[in-house]
Amino acid sequence: MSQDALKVAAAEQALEYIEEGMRVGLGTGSTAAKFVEALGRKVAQGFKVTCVATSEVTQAQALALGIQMSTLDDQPYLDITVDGADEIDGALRLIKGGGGALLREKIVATASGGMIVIADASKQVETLGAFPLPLEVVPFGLAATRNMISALAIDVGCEGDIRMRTLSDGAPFRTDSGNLILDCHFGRIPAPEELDEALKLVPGVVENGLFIGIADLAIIAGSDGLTVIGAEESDFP
Ligand SMILES: O=C(CO)[C@H](O)[C@H](O)COP(=O)(O)O
Repeated sequence: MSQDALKVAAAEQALEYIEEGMRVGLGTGSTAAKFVEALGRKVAQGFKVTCVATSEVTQAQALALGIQMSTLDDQPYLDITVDGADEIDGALRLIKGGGGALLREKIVATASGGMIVIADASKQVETLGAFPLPLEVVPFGLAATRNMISALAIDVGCEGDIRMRTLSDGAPFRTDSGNLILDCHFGRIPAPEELDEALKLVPGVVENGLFIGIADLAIIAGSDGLTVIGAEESDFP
C-alpha cells in the first residue's frame, strides 16, 4: 500500500467517529487533507457538520468542498478535532507543526472535547525527537529568543533553524498569524513535559509543537492494517 493510501485509510476510519451535527476541528497537512476530502464527500451527500479550520489552507479546501465553516469565536467549543502529526509516541504525545500550523492546531484541539490523530505508521516512534521540534516565535527580538532557547538546560543545545518559505527565495516562512517558525534539533526528547515547560518560559516563543495530554486517540495505518492507540471507541469522545 502506498503512503498516500495509508493516509486515506486512517482518514476514512476517523470519519466513523463523526456524528451528524458535530462541531469538528479540521487539521492541517497532507493526512488531515485526506480527512477533509472524505468529510467533503459525506457532506455532499447531505451529512451536516460545522467545522473550524486550523489553517487558511484547510479553510480554503473545506470551503471548496462545500463544508460549512465557522470560527472559534462563533463556536468556542468543538466536539472533536481530527489532525495529523509528525511524530506520535506510545503515550499519545505528539510533535506537530511540520506544516507550520501548530499554534492554531493546538488552540483548536484544546478547544475540542476530543482529538483524533491520523497518520501512517512512519509517524509512530518510541521516543519523540527525530523530527525537529517546530516553535512558533514572534519576529521581535528573534536573536534574543534564539539565545534563550539555546540556553535551555537540555542535553543538546539548539537555537533553532529559521524555517524558509522555499529553499531558494531566501524569505522566511510566515505562519497564518504572521510569526516565524524555528525548527529545533534537540535530538531525542525523553522528557517532553520538561521541555514543554521550559519552552513556555521563553517569552518570544508563542507555542511549541509538543502536544502533551491533548490527543485522545491515534489511528495509525500500516501495511498490516489499522492500529488504534488510546480510548476505546465506545467511550470516545
Ligand atoms: O502538524 C502539522 C501541520 O502543522 C501536520 O499535521 C503534520 O506536519 C503532519 O503532516 P502530514 O500529514 O502532511 O505528514
